[in-house]
Amino acid sequence: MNTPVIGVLALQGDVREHLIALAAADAVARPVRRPEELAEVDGLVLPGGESTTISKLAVLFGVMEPLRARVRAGLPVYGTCAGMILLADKILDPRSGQETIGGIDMIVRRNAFGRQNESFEAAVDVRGVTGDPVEGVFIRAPWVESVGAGAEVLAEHEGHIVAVRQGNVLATSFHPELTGDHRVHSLFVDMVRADRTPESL
Ligand SMILES: NC(=O)CC[C@H](N)C(=O)O
Repeated sequence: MNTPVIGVLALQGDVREHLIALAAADAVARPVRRPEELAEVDGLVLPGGESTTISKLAVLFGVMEPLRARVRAGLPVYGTCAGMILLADKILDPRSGQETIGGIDMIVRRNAFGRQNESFEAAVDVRGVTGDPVEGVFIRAPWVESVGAGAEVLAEHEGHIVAVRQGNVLATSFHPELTGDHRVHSLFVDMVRADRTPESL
């Protein structure tokens, strides 16, 4: 099977770590900043970083509307942390000027697990990832307050939702790209492959 091309939105955040993780999970990975670059990928990762900054830069680079349109049209997307916030249909506590791309019928609370000095790691069982629990790295992480009927909860930590999937859109509060364990990225690459079948076989 030919290799899917997966972009990483490269406006701000931990872009490089995702490029490395995607390559390790057998995708061709490339940074995406412009609408023309977005048009060429089979899937997209929204990295961790600062969600308000990413949203403002996406508007500035003219890529916000094209992003919304492609996600609505079914582009497979995976967001970690700030990326999860960008994929929420609703943010509980948005900063001024903060917009989302949307894609998952969920409400997120930013910085829900505390500020930077309250960052932590925890073992997380993720549905669809076989073997040992994933090492969840939480950095000023959001959690999901609630999901709508179409969204599937894939993981919880201490009673809070930390991984969700709705159709082709996947989001985690934590950062698998920082751990060297590429199983969550492999899950996403499989979603992208499934989306490309059968026309591109
Ligand atoms: N590690 C992260 O991506 C932090 C997300 C950040 N707290 C935000 O609101 O965007």
